[in-house]
Amino acid sequence: MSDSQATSKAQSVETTNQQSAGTTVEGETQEKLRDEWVQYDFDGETAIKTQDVNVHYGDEHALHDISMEIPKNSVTALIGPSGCGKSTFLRCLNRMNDRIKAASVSGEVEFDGKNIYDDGTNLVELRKRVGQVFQSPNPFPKSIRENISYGPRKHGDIDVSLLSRLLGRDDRAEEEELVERCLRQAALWDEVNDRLDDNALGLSGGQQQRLCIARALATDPEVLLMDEPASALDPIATSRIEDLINDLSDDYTVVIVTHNMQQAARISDQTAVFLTGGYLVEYDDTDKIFENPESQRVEDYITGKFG
Ligand SMILES: Nc1ncnc2c1ncn2[C@@H]1O[C@H](COP(=O)(O)OP(=O)(O)OP(=O)(O)O)[C@@H](O)[C@H]1O
Repeated sequence: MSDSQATSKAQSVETTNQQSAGTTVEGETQEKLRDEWVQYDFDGETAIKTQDVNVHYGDEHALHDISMEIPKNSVTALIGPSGCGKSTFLRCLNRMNDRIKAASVSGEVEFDGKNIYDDGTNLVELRKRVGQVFQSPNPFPKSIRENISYGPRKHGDIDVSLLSRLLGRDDRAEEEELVERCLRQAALWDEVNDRLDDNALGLSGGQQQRLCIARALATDPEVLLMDEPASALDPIATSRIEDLINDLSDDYTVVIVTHNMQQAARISDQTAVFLTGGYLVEYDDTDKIFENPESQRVEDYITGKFG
């Protein structure tokens, strides 16, 4: 540990001791320490950069000044106790909070050189490039094939309409290629290639979740946001999803919310720790966060003293 790290750590212990003793902690010191602890230096390119993101739900201030850079083609885990704002932050990254009436967002989220909160952002295009996988598998009640091709068909990237078929210029071959590629990427092809026309709801929970990942890949995203994608799955299905996330990070930027700290430690390259009240408290290489965090509160959280 460097001298400055040791000093920071000692200061944080003092801060926590003061808090537990009930004395007022000088906000400025806390802010300064947090600013240092969330500064994450990494090699390589940035996929998404947030600057002073704040979210309110009505009167509730759910996220405070979140500024972080998410490295490209890697896995970033967001961890923290229930209600600290992890899902809220994830939803900021492709403007899914826009769908929540009570939510208001300020600050900037830079993706591909532009603030996605600028007027005129094409939300359909944004969400194609920054895809999302939800907590519970939610395939469409359609065939496995249609689950993959639905998005590209809807966006007009694939035309399999009756008219184009009659005119002999439909994209059926492209559709077949797309379905196979996405199912292979999601490590599902071998299990379903002989029943692509079966209803997706007949698949197991783990298979359904891999299908949802395949569906998210079909629009050719650069970033995949995952909100506890394995929390509804058994250990074997979870382990397959974790392996898959690992493989995907060669080509995609993955940002994952997880309650499972072992999972974050296993699959992520960097970890951001949010704590109660909607603050980002520390952000660093995953090994550093789990082995030697700067913040005493983060250490307490990771070692199970609260949360
Ligand atoms: N749609 C919503 N409307 C109103 N308040 C909300 C909404 N979604 C979240 N909140 C509030 O925002 C705060 C952060 O919630 P959020 O779901 O982002 O936390 P979280 O860390 O993801 O929690 P969990 O781990 O339990 O999923 C909470 O106090 C929550 O009640």
